[in-house]
Amino acid sequence: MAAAASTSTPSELTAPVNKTVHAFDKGVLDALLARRFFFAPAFEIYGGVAGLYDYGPTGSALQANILDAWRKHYIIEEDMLELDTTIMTLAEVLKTSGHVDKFADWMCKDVKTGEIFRADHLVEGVLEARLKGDKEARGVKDEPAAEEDGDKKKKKKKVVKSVAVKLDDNTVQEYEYLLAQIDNYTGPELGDIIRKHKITNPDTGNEVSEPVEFNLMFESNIGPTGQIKGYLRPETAQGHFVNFARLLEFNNGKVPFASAQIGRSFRNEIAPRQGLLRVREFTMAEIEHYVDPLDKRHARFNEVKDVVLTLLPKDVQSEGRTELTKMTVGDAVAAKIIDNETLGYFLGRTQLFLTKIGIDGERLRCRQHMANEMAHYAADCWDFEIQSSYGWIECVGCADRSAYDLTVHSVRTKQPLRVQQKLDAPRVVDKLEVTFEAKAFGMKFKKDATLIKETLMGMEKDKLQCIKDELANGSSSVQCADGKSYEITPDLVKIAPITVTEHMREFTPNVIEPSFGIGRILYSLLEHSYWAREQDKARGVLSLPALVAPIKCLIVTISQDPSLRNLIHDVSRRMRRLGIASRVDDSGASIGKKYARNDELGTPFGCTVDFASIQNGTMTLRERDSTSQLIGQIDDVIAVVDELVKGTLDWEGASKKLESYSGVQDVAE
Ligand SMILES: Nc1ncnc2c1ncn2[C@@H]1O[C@H](COP(=O)(O)OP(=O)(O)OP(=O)(O)O)[C@@H](O)[C@H]1O
Repeated sequence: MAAAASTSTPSELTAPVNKTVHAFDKGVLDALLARRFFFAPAFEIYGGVAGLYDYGPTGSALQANILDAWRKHYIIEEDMLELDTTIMTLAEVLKTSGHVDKFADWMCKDVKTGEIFRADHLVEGVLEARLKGDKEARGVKDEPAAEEDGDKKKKKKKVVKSVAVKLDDNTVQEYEYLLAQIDNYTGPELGDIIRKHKITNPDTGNEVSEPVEFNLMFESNIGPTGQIKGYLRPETAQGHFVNFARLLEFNNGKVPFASAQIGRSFRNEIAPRQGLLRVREFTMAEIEHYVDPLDKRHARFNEVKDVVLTLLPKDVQSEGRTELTKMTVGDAVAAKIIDNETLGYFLGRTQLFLTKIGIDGERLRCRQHMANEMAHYAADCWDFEIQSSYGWIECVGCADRSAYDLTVHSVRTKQPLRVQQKLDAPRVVDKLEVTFEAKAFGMKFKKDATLIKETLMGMEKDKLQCIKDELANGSSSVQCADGKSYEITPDLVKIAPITVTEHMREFTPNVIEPSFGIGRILYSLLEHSYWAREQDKARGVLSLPALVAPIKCLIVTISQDPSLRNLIHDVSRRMRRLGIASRVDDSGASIGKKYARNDELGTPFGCTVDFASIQNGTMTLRERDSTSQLIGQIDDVIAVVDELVKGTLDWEGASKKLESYSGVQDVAE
């Protein structure tokens, strides 16, 4: 079967087969998505609420198919332990994980109208608009070609209108540097940028206030007394960690293994303005892969080592540059650009998953987090960003979260969330033993004492050695999972060498977490799949792969004759029995119109019955992208559709198969 558009950019789309090239029109795509009820604003008849969307029949089926592909690609293929944990989450859990204190974005307000902005988005939008205006003033065209040859600048064509300015070269350089680093700034730094560059509300020109932190979680109470505080979860991950002990037992006490969960998450986004890309309720699919901190190799690494990724490493960004490098997973791990094999494995698998469901590989990149952007405990973190008319948007985050999550929950609950590994033979090891002056230590650090103790006790030998050396000079500091650093002195803590014979090894596993936002992937996929035929630009085609298309096969008749109508319902029944999502269109519309309607739904195949079907038992099969058609015996065509949908046959194979069955050739539409 013809492949989906593979090199399209936001401003230009290439049709899969019949080479139609035309300007990408987001308005036409939006109209299609509304007309075919992929999704719509929730509570629309009441005026709607920003950031809340309902999926219609087509959107729901597309989402279900993406999730089904996700389950097969990860959970089934990799034998992961699936979970379905509660959305309503105990406040204490999210306090321990750090969300209550830190799950916040920086917000500022128009000082006169009160309009709210997310500070980094405001800075980004205004600086991009100025750069765009400057380019226009200099007569430089903002060409898509720049993106094709690798210079993939962050662009938000559809949301950033240019402002008429002329900038000097230093200012242009400074803006480009700030934009490349935009995810790296703290609130006060964003405040400095706003003041220095006189950034105001683009609509009113009014000044905006200093950025303040806004926690993104929806708060609630559990039970009628309101005494138990809860939150709607902002991610599914905590549900995995609080069940770790059971999961480990289920896995016979061994790592590595992974848990996986698909479910709804909630974030009270400050200013949700990008359709499905930034919403307040969305479906996530998350994997937590638990691994020995001393051995982050992956048994199946060889299977992905040749997968080519498009990388935007942190060093490149910190120099204010944005050029991309194509590299295999194997080379990137060997060069230590990607921290370890397991993280590399999941980056490779995710590249395969996204392209399999129809995301254009040329509009997909892996951007590494910069130092400030990454949580302090994380060892390495990469985002899969997909380019759409909104620019490059993070759709999957892949982070090595070290032992942070299990450590903090273990300290808080006093449950040992650790792995005990029996050694093959006892071993004699030189270690550093940490002892505490219990009373003085407790008095100095009070409620934080346990966390500091656990951190020191769980520390690797070389880190402990550094602390020991520093203590010898008077004092040292311990960086803990709560993000704070605590000063310790030799009167409180002693570190001394000892030799022990070990029979068991005990450790807290590290967690590698790929986290997928399904709505963002779904919307990007719709943009990447969309194009229009030269002869009918007002109507689009969605070249969705059969794997995820909401309906796989349209069944129509050329006439309203009762015998033909009976036949299409019979064909439909037989397809349903095989599990093929098919749809009968027995309306009075012309065949062309019926096909056009289904091209808009992304239906990859169509079967037409006519009077020859009654006479010879044949049926015509049409392929959406090329519109090429084949004829075969009804049974044979159904069997071929089944294989096409399962992906065990392509269009060429279908053509050969039907030819060999019945000796028929392609027919023109
Ligand atoms: N408001 C949202 N609407 C839709 N999807 C979201 C939203 N927030 C996060 N996601 C999805 O969940 C995934 C994992 O969440 P994560 O916490 O890493 O996102 P994030 O870094 O907070 O995203 P952003 O920086 O865009 O706000 C993201 O890659 C994205 O696909």
